[in-house]
Amino acid sequence: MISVADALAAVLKLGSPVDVELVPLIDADGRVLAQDVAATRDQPPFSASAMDGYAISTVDVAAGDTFTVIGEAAAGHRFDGKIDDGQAVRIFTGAPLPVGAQRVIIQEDVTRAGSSITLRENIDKGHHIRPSGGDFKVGDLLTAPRRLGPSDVALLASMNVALVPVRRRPVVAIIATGDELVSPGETPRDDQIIASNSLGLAAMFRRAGAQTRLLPIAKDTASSLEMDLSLAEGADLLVTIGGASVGDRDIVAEVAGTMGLERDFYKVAMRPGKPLMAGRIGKMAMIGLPGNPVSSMVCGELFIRPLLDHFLGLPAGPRARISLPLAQPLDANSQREHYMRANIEDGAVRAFDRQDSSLLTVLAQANALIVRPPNDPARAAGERTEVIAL
Ligand SMILES: Nc1nc2c(c(=O)[nH]1)N[C@H]1C(S)=C(S)[C@@H](COP(=O)(O)OP(=O)(O)OC[C@H]3O[C@@H](n4cnc5c(N)ncnc54)[C@H](O)[C@@H]3O)O[C@H]1N2
Ligand code: MOO
Repeated sequence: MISVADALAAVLKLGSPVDVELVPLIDADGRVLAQDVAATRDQPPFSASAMDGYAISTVDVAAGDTFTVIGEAAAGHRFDGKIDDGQAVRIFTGAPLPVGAQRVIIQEDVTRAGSSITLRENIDKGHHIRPSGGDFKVGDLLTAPRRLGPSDVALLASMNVALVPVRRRPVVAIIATGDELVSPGETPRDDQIIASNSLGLAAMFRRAGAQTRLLPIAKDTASSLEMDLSLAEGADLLVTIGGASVGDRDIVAEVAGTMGLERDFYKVAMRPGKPLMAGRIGKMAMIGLPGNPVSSMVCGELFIRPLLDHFLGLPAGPRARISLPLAQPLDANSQREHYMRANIEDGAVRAFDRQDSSLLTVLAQANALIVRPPNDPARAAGERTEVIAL
């Protein structure tokens, strides 16, 4: 059995960043920027008013000063003249500042009578001018790699970048194996259950930026699994679920071997997830997950999410850990690294009493995994432990 750290290092060698494609900005959210992108203009492209009011050509003013209103500037409608001493231009938020303007007086601070304005007492001290290029200048970069979110999409739009270079979504083929499995919505026999973690993993991978191909559930026969494995061809990553352990019907390693699997490792010193395997079939990375639902989801978090980051050209490594005090004591750990389903609440972390790797109700309530090193001694409440937030 190898350590979790060695297993992750081996997994990250199974793939390399995928190609770059251009997508319209409307489809860029959640995608990974693959190349630096430069602003094609300054923003704002002109000095602009930040408020509705009056632009004047002086900074020093006093209550009672009067100005003659000589025109109007609105967003999208520049005032073409120049402001001189004693003059004002009616101006609205976002309008280009007229030539000569030094300050905008907000309209609440003036009394207007016909084409004349008079400043009131105690006016707002601000000048209310947004300088040209104050947000960004032409050539300023949004740097890659970066997972794009809504704020980035808004920024790219403002930079007038309509097509964005992003990594193609890595394709992950998922094969659930087992005679006992049927898909959600089907009617199971009384000795069957519903395939669950294939769907959970697909959701996890999609969120991480992958495109998923959920292949038909494979029966526990070589021919059924062989057919599914052949359907996976062309994917960047093949993920199998179940059939990984030592039982007579655990045939994934054997069948994948006949299909050309070059295995890197089998069995990791961790709980849950011991019978994890990884390797390559031709150019395709392959990860064989244990069938227990929680084991497969935890392995997805620990190994496949970093691998997908790597495919997407993002920095990839172990999941970030934080240190938190334990809300209750823990027994000594065995020689396998233990990833305990837990909840972070009120600044402390509490492990669930039931840690069996079949319990999806527990996983669904968990917002964290406590990481126990191999042979970690018993721990008292209040001692600090390492935690991965889910
Ligand atoms: N004698 C031993 N038995 C087992 C060992 C061992 O070391 N010696 N390891 C145990 C560990 S740890 C795990 S984890 C499991 C993993 O076994 P497999 O990967 O072969 O998984 P299966 O036997 O196919 O399934 C285990 C369990 O999970 C259910 N399952 C499978 N796939 C799905 C799915 N897509 N959705 C929902 N549930 C699924 C399956 O019905 C079984 O109940 O082996 C232990 N045994
Ligand atoms: O290690 Mo298995 O993965 O107990 O559930």
